[in-house]
Amino acid sequence: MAETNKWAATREEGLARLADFAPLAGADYAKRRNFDLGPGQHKNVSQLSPYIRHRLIREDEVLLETLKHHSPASAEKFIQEVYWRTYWKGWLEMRPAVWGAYWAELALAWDQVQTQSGLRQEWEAACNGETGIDCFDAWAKELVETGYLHNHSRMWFASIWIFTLRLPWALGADFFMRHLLDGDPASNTLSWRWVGGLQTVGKTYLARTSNISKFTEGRFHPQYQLASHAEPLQGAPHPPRMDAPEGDRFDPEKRTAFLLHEDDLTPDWLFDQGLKPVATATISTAKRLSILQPSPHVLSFKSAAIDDCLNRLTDKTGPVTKGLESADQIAHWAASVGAEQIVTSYPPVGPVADILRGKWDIPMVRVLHDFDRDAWPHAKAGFFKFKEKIPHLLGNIRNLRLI
Ligand SMILES: Cc1cc2nc3c(=O)[nH]c(=O)nc-3n(C[C@H](O)[C@H](O)[C@H](O)COP(=O)(O)OP(=O)(O)OC[C@H]3O[C@@H](n4cnc5c(N)ncnc54)[C@H](O)[C@@H]3O)c2cc1C
Repeated sequence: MAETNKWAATREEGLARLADFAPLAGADYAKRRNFDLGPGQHKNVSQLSPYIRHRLIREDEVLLETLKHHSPASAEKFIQEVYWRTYWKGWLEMRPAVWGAYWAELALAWDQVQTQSGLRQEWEAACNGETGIDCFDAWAKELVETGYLHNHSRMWFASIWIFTLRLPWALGADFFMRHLLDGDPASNTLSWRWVGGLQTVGKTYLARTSNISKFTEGRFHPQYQLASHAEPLQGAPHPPRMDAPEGDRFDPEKRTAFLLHEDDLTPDWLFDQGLKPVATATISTAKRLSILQPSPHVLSFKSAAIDDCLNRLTDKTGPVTKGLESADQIAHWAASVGAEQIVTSYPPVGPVADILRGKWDIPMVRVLHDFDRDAWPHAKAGFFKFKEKIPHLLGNIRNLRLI
């Protein structure tokens, strides 16, 4: 079985993985989570990210399942990691210009790759895992073959890409988006920025031989191969912070077209609020994930995950139109079904939100889940401050039973 085939893109698989992992999310996770033991050996982390990223399972479900087995104190580390995704999403939501700036930087770097043959060769060698740095080459190949990389290896990889190979960071972030099954606009862009010293301004992450050797249990020991210094990248200051979004409300009495997308593939909560669409369409982001064609396993994971959601919603969706790629196509489809409103789960900053940006003749109603509305406004500054709110946020999940 190919490595990527083991990621069945269904909610059932996500829930099964969650049930298996939740008992291990306490002290075991805290002690062992930083060890990367290689492809097929990532048992000390959950590998839930492709499911959570597409909301085949939601963060609050992961947290509640974890709390069935552990106290908040004993699963503190795992709970914090789950909230890192939420934090990054909230942070970017309040500074969407950073996403636009990433694409501008990527376009510039791509232009350089096309016009500078030296850079092109170095970029190709990095993407193909042919740099001669064993650990880096192994991670590049693991990512391309499996669609997954352990968190610690993502950090080392990004650091070596930026500080040892001296390649433009945006091309590295794009390489990840092209191959990661969990490729996520906020977690990916902001983590790469963090490694390069753009996110926590002036603070970089330097991959060190001793650290790599320890946490790969001696599989790699890249002595004298890595940069010994990580000078922060230069970038624009953070844009002014906007308010976190509140989301819209839909009118259950109006004739409704429902737009399903990869940022929320468990939209049952909208149907619980009285959503009764006359028709449903799905969005394809295939042309907006990367500057190049995304890998086949990323595309097939996304399309299978959307199909899984449609199967679960049978009888509720009305006729389904698949794979709309632009605002024009969506507007045309909504008009053709006589919609008075288009309802969708609020798309966080990223490709879906990009497609839906702008003015709509038929109102576009973006409904925000309570989990996000509750948490995102706290992502005002660094994660340290956000972390202090976690007990309060967890209490809200338990009280509201946001499922
Ligand atoms: C350079 C770089 C790029 C990254 N790009 C992505 C990306 O595109 N998509 C993505 O989902 N994550 C990204 N991450 C974050 C993190 O590496 C992955 O979420 C994590 O490795 C997923 O594996 P897991 O599910 O086994 O994690 P676990 O350790 O089991 O953690 C449980 C869950 O917590 C969340 N989580 C854990 N660590 C982080 C983190 N550092 N940031 C955000 N959420 C976290 C994820 O939802 C994860 O599924 C990136 C990190 C770095 C350093």
